[in-house]
Amino acid sequence: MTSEPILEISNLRTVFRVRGREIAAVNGIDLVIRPGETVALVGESGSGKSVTSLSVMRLLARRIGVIDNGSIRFRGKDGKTKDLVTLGEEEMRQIRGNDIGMVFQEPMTSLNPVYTIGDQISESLRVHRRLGRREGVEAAVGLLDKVGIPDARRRAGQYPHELSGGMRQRATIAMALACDPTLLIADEPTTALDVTIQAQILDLMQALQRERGMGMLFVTHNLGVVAEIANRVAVMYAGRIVETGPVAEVFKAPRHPYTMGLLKSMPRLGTASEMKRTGAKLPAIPGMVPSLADLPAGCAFAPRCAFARDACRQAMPALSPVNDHHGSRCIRWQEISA
Ligand SMILES: Nc1ncnc2c1ncn2[C@@H]1O[C@H](COP(=O)(O)OP(=O)(O)OP(=O)(O)O)[C@@H](O)[C@H]1O
Ligand code: NI
Repeated sequence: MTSEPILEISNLRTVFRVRGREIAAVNGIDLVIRPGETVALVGESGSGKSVTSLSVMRLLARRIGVIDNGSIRFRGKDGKTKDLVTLGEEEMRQIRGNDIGMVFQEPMTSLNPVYTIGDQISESLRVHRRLGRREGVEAAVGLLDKVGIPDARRRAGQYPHELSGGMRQRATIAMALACDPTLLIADEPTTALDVTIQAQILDLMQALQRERGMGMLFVTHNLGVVAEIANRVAVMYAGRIVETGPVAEVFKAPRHPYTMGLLKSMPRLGTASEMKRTGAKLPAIPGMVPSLADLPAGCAFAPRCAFARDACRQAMPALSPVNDHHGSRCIRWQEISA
């Protein structure tokens, strides 16, 4: 792909001040998303996935969380590229919901319980696209229909609590897409839904993304979801990207012991019932995720890593190029094969 990136994160560092101490939840990450491309961020809980997406949207809790280094170059609908790190809050408000759509795990974080679904979508269209009231409502009904909500006109007149979880998530997707964003950020959008609904929502997001050529940053801890939806994957551990590359390649031939461990602990299709029958457990990665306030010297994964050598405990390995589009932060990547 040669098209210019929609999003280009360089050396991003986001810190939290907790009880007078500074911890880096995101510690120097690089990430590029091009039009029509889905990049998945994966990693165990606390690895910095959500902080990365919140940094892009500049929705970090004021004063506690701050971006303290790097740049986030974003190309909006006007074709201009801006650094979101230094953008003023007013301009940022224009970008959120207009140039960047957002979908979160819990639809109620994006929906307001006291307004009807239709009013909320049309409100966003009126603010960002200057549509009149009637046009806004018509467009909202069209969008609800588009995201597969049956009887869209009647649903538009309902309040969020009158919809099921899956329907509510469809409504937030409609809202996120209302202004035709160039980038969609989805943070665990299907995690709260049951498996059948989850598959439907993923299909929907994929279809809409293809149709509109948006870039998508998809945060999940579910590697099955990554395989389903993403072109490229970035594996995070303790605030850093430890491996990145095309999904098919990384899943087939991981070059970082952490990625390998994640893949081994992943339930595969059909194995769940088999495991139930045999009583077998998934192999989890031994050891615990380190506390960010107390990271070991060198590679943060070394204490849990079967491949670790003394050198790993001395300096943080750089991202080695496995090839042009695949990188691993492991000094022994050449010896690693799943
Ligand atoms: N509001 C906050 N105050 C202090 N520290 C925070 C705050 N939010 C996040 N952190 C720190 O940032 C780290 C990364 O959090 P983040 O939410 O990005 O993890 P995640 O990868 O999204 O995990 P999960 O899979 O559980 O959603 C946390 O482990 C925590 O140390
Ligand atoms: Ni998260």
